[in-house]
Amino acid sequence: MTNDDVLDEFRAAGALREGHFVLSSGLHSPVFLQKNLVFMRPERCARLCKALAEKIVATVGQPDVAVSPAVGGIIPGYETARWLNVASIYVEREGGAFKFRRGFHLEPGQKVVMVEDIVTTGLSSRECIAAIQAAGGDVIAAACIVDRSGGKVDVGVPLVSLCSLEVPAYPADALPPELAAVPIEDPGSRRLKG
Ligand SMILES: O=P(O)(O)OC[C@H]1O[C@H](OP(=O)(O)OP(=O)(O)O)[C@H](O)[C@@H]1O
Ligand SMILES: O=C(O)c1cc(=O)[nH]c(=O)[nH]1
Ligand SMILES: [Mg+2]
Repeated sequence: MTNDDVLDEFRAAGALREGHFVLSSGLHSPVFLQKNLVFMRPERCARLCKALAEKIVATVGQPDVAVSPAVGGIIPGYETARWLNVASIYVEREGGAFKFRRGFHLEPGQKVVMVEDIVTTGLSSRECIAAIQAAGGDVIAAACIVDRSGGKVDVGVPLVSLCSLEVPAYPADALPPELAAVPIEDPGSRRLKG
């Protein structure tokens, strides 16, 4: 799948949004990929994750298990694992840090692919990878549907992205005037309380 094929799936789902968004990282952006509108369609999610699974195997070989960071990573992680024919488990935040819960665990040295939905700063990916390594996993790659950094982020392991975009994102105190003039939407969940 090309970048354009992936973006066509987002466009067809009405998931390529323009406006003024505050991302999970706190950065502001004129573009938001509302991936939930893509993943809510099993056939759309399957097309993307099949292609991601093939790219993972072609790049780093076959993993033993897929691990995703909740919440956004769970659906693409599960679907990618289905095409890889491996188990899919996830970490979730407990007191702010990613933890394995619900009986999920890794065997020592298991080859893990960390599957994210969207990568912007890579913070969520790095935190998830750290949790996997602390649990004894060997993270052979990170993977995501869309890398908004255009390949610039370093998550400490090879990053396999199905689509690589360079989308502008600005700190709150450095907004271009045309973006500052647009009312803010805050669609992410990392900073939600209660
Ligand atoms: O590369 P980053 O700067 O970390 O941004 C991308 C992360 O932000 C979103 O998750 P979010 O924190 O909104 O939480 P959620 O997955 O629980 O919705 C998305 O699912 C990625 O995990
Ligand atoms: O950086 C994010 O939080 C983010 C960006 C984006 O385009 N889509 C998303 O779901 N999260
Ligand atoms: Mg997330």
